[in-house]
Amino acid sequence: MKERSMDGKTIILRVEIDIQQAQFGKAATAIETAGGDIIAIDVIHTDKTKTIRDLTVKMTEAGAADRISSALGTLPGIRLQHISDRTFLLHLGGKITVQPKTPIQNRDDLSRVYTPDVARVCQAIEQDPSKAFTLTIKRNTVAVVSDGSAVLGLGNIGPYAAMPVMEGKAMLFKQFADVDAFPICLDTQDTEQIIQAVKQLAPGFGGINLEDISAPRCFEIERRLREELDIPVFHDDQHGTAVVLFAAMLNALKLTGRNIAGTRFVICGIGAAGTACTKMLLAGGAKHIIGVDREGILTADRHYDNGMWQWYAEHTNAEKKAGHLAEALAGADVFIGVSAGGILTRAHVESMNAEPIVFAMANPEPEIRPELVEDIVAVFATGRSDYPNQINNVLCFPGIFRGALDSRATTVNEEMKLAAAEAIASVISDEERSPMYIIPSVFNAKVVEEVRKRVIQAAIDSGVARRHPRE
Ligand SMILES: NC(=O)c1ccc[n+]([C@@H]2O[C@H](COP(=O)([O-])OP(=O)(O)OC[C@H]3O[C@@H](n4cnc5c(N)ncnc54)[C@H](O)[C@@H]3O)[C@@H](O)[C@H]2O)c1
Ligand SMILES: O=C(O)C[C@H](O)C(=O)O
Ligand SMILES: [Mg+2]
Repeated sequence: MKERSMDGKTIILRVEIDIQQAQFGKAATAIETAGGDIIAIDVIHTDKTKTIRDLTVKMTEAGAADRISSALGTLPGIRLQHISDRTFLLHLGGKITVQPKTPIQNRDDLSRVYTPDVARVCQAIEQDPSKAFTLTIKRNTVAVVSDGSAVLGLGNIGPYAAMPVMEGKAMLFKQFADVDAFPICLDTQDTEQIIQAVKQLAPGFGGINLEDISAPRCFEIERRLREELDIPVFHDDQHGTAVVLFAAMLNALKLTGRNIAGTRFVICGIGAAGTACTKMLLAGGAKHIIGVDREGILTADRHYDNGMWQWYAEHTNAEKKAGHLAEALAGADVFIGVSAGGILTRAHVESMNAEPIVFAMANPEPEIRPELVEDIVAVFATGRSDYPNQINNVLCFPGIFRGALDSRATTVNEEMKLAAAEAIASVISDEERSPMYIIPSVFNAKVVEEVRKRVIQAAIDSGVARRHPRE
């Protein structure tokens, strides 16, 4: 896993080379020496005096971009016109678009999709609102709603800065499950205003995916919306994460020969994700869970103003351990991080029981990088796509919404979540399971199909399906 410590980013350098004074080879050598791998070359312009090329360069060491830039600056006859980051290029103008399903080519088409004929469709829905599911985008459309208050592990970066993540979620919905999702970032962090805004925009949507709304407000917002809306409301950071974590944990426990009841879990970061992961583990039979947040171990010996922490302290840490992360981890079997990047040390992991399981799931920077402990852990997972074992809610939300929309479920309940977790875990067979493969890849087509199937069945069995899809 050595190359994992490298920067791994790709940049595009536009380089102008004076043909009389310099050769391309000089620029290439300077780039490689400064820590860059040239992976593509595009000639943009050539004439008798100069050539302009775009060099796509993968950076193999941290800080390479700066070193490359200064190295090229010292070469006579070579001028670096600009550097662009491919990730930023991919975001120019946003990542998604809305497209009509049929072209409007003449007056006849126009009068059908729009006025006057559209009026008849409106009246049909007025008379029977359930027709909104058949005659509008509602049946296949999900709102991805955030207030920008807990975006990845970046914290409260606000609604504008949250948009790229929500656009990304919309892309994932479409690509993996053909769900049309729309990013909505609200310019308020007031619980009541968020609830009202989501209720007001609900008519056009078949489901609401709440995203990156910080705890504890996310609990109240989700509870109220679930009560007050008749479409599924699902807080992805809570339940999506818990479902995927549980699936991966089933496989990690099997691999290390542990049973859930005897396993000692430490969960760091008792926010939206940490709380939901804990609840799912408790429901799955875990008996020894200790929660740690910034102020230390949550214990029933203390009183917490945060109602969820109070609940948490009363339902975990039966031994009433006190202290911080170090005290919690001594003698633990499993570390689950849904807190912040870089907070776990090798010494912490060394203090755990033999064959420790470490799931460092903070994004974008995990609690600890695998290369720091890979020689002493039995199973390691992160939330990122550039390491093995990506425990990320993207394995859950496309398939669970596909199943909920197809069965026109009124809600996503515990039965559907458990079915989704079992579906994800089941994609890996006993023969395939290994420390590097406890959770399927998001690109494994079986994931969405399996989750969808089992979620539909669970919705039907638990009585929340309004439609029984045929296949
Ligand atoms: N891999 C995944 O699929 C996935 C899914 C959801 C969330 N996450 C990640 O988990 C983290 C938390 O997300 P969330 O939505 O629950 O956010 P949140 O804001 O609801 O909760 C984060 C919690 O972590 C605590 N915390 C922060 N720094 C800490 C520290 N140094 N020590 C102990 N506790 C600390 C905060 O006090 C808070 O209670 C983020 O990094 C997010 O990217 C990953
Ligand atoms: O967005 C992700 O990659 C996962 C998760 O929803 C997060 O907030 O980190
Ligand atoms: Mg999230």
